[in-house]
Amino acid sequence: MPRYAQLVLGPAGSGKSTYCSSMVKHGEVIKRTINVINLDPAAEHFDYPIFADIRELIEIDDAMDDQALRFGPNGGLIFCMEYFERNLDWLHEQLGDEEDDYFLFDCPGQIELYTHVPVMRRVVEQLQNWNFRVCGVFLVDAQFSVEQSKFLSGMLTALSSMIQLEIPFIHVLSKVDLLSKRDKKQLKKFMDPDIYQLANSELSNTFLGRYSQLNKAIASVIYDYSLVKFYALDMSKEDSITNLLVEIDLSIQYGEDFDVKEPKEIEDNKQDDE
Ligand SMILES: Nc1nc2c(ncn2[C@@H]2O[C@H](COP(=O)(O)OP(=O)(O)OP(=O)(O)O)[C@@H](O)[C@H]2O)c(=O)[nH]1
Ligand SMILES: [Mg+2]
Repeated sequence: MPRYAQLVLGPAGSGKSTYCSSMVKHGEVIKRTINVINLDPAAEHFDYPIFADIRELIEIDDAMDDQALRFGPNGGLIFCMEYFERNLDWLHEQLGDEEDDYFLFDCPGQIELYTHVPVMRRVVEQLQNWNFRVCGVFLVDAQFSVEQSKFLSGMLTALSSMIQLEIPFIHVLSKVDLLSKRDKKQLKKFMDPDIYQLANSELSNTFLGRYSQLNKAIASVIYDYSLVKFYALDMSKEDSITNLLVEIDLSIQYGEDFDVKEPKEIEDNKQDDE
């Protein structure tokens, strides 16, 4: 039987850790045990119970304080992740071997980890070897997505991670609860776009005409080939989390291999719960 994992990715501060803690709480409501593994060697505060923590293997200070290494925070993080990549046995041990387990990996916010450093790709390959079905949940702050050019640039970042990792991806616009009514409307336009309207919006003066054409071309590739799937997440609404989880479950075929329960079994389980 397979196990399931979401790699929670995205730029610094995009809401990855908050997303993990909301998913755990949502899991409690729908009676699904969702375990979170912290993969950020520099993380300090958690709102969710930590199932496993990379800092037990290596933490950022190990790389920065070491007199021979003397890394700064960014190089230090890459060093830690490469050390992690060489020690994936540690992760295997932490994951155990329970069937049907469901994990979230709360990843660091350094974008190069997903776009050109091979560590996350290796993690994905190993998880797949251990019979995990893995999807990427890529968060981008919706507040930085209400302009056409920023929206496209966020999409391209998600896309380059998707190409590197080769797993199903859900592109989540986070913190939608912070948007004004006007911005929500604008975002909706981008998510359900009329390509010509997109191309002719704010970048259509003569000086920026060429960029407008470029944006139009990029947008048409992304939309025409359905390369990136969007989801606007408002974590203040339970429905919004429920619907997102349905999308994610579909992408990893969660539950497809579960045994079909006889009505009597379901009744027995209900009585055990009470
Ligand atoms: N209003 C609102 N605030 C949010 C939401 N998600 C995250 N935040 C806030 O945004 C800030 C950053 O959120 P985090 O969850 O720490 O972001 P992160 O992506 O884990 O950050 P790094 O691990 O540093 O890359 C925190 O102050 C959160 O409280 C959201 O959906 N709505
Ligand atoms: Mg975080």
